[in-house]
Amino acid sequence: MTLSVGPVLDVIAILPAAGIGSRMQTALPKQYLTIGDKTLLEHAIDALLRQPCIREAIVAISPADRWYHQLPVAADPRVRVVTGGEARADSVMAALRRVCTASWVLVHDVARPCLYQDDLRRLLAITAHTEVGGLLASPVRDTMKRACAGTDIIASTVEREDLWHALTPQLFARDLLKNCLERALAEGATVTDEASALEYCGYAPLLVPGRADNIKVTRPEDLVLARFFFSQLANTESA
Ligand SMILES: Nc1ccn([C@@H]2O[C@H](COP(=O)(O)OP(=O)(O)OP(=O)(O)O)[C@@H](O)[C@H]2O)c(=O)n1
Ligand SMILES: C[C@](O)(CO)[C@H](O)COP(=O)(O)O
Repeated sequence: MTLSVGPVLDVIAILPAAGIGSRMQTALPKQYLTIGDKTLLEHAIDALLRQPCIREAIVAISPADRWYHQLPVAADPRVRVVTGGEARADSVMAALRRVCTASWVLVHDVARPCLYQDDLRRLLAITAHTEVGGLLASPVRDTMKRACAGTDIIASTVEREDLWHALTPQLFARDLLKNCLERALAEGATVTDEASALEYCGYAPLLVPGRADNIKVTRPEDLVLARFFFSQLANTESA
């Protein structure tokens, strides 16, 4: 009896890691701060490469980066490095230009070290029923306020029904992401995540409910939280 298997999922990961982490107010770019014996960057890569369908990772680093090549991951044959750009979207674009095969591209911030495999599996599973892609996201819990431009004065309360925090990874069909990102950047659109480039081009990516502890280490207080969340993740996933 021949077992029929679905198309083999073929994903390349892109990790934009060319930022300086200015909001962290640390001398070291935040992606090189550590949790346990590894950097945030290594934890982010490790989580992705645990999935067999993610066969390669491309890390975009700053031209001024002097830390990446000191890491063991720099010798991993599954990981390539490219020079990032002025903004996150430029770094993603630089890596995308090096993706010649693979049907799907997954983009993950190296500043998010607490990615659970179950969240990643549920994101990857959308490829069975979408040709566009989607992203991990977490429903907003707090009441959201919009301030008058440039002030700390409330202008309005934002309806939080159907309001989500966009997280990463974000997973898209390779050519679609490349075409949309190229167009959005060329037309000067604001692109703070990959989904916004697709939305700019008229597509509607899927929101995949993800854990709220998949935080992006951005400000000093986030690192303590990430270390706690990572300890929980390590206990859960090694159990
Ligand atoms: N030119 C840039 C800017 C940011 N990033 C990456 O995009 C991710 C999310 O960006 P953010 O959290 O804003 O990182 P930084 O830009 O480093 O932080 P800051 O804005 O505080 O300087 C990070 O992994 C960062 O390294 C990048 O690859 N290229
Ligand atoms: C991609 C992202 O993490 C989704 O929330 C976010 O947009 C990154 O923003 P940043 O200012 O580049 O950290």
